Formats: sequence, structure tokens, C-alpha cells
Amino acid sequence: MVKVGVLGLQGAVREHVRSIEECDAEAVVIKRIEQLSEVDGLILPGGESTAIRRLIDKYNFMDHLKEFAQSGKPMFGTCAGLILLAKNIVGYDEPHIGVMDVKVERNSFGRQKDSFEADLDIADVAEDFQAVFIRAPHIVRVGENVEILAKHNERIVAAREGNILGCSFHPELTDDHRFTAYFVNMVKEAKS
Ligand SMILES: NC(=O)CC[C@H](N)C(=O)O
Repeated sequence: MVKVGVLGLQGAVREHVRSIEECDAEAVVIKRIEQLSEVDGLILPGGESTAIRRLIDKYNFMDHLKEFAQSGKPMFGTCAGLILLAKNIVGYDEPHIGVMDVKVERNSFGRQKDSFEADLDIADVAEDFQAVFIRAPHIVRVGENVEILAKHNERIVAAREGNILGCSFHPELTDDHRFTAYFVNMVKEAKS
């Protein structure tokens, strides 16, 4: 059974644990850098990217997260997690972890739609995925090696670059675990 870590500093951690377990993988909540070597893949949950970043720095995670991504182990950023992975963020000079060749815009679906659900067609995953967006970012630009997996109203909301997966929404908040299962499969393939 593969082990999937969830960065447990802030945000929707328990929900991801439940979703990983529904996909028949073992979930490990990562609170210390030493735990990273135990897992085959890592999820960066949604929450508040600025708050998670502060905790990443406080607990010295930054270099270890970059190394994790560069080692080829799969990494999945959801919502704030996608912002942490992006190489470019609209309005910011510097990225956070900066390992995915995308440019993201934070809170980009407008105040009146702080939170909403949308039916998505996600390539290789599902044609009818009910996605939950909460103060979500979207991807405004992708690099040439990035595969676009889903759009909502012409905006890119899910993409993959090799071992790195990112989405604007919260795939862990419903009982539909197909997108988490897609990531768990990436982890299985990378391990075998
Ligand atoms: N649900 C979320 O993860 C929201 C992301 C948050 N708006 C941010 O910019 O970090």
C-alpha cells in the first residue's frame, strides 16, 4: 500500500486523510520534516496560502518540500496548495515553493462567488465531477510541459506537470474521491 502524506500545518488536513483512505492508500499527517522520507507522495491542502507559508518557514519545511518535488515523488496542491506550488503568482515578486510552471491568480472568482460548486469535465478522471471552490485561485498561464486537465468558464482549474498535480478546487470535501484516486495512482506509478 502506498503512503500519501498530507502537509499538516494548516487547512483541510483531516478531509484529505479521509479521502486518501477511501482510495485504499495510507495517509500520514506531516508535521515534522523527518516524516517526509516516510511517504511516497504528498498533498498540500487548501487553507490560506500566506498562513501555510509562514508555518512552512517556521518549521523549516521549504528546502525539504523543494527537494521532495525534485526527487520525482508526486505532489498535489489543492487550492492554497496550488498557490504554494506555482512558479508565478499574480501580484507577487516571488513564488513560495515554485515547482510547477504555472501562473496563478488568488481569489479570482470574485466576492459574490466566494464559494460555489461546478460540474467539471476533468481529463482522464471524470466528465461529471462536482467541484467545490472556496475563495479559489485559477491558473492564468501554463508552461509548455503542463497538461491542462480542467477548465471552468474558460479558466484553467486543474493541471499536471509530470509528478506535480494542482487544482483550484477542494476534491476532498465531497464523497467523490475520483480526483484523489487519480493522484494516488500517480503515486503508485512513481513507486513501481
Ligand atoms: N480554499 C483555499 O485554499 C483558499 C485559498 C486562499 N484564498 C489563498 O489565497 O490562499
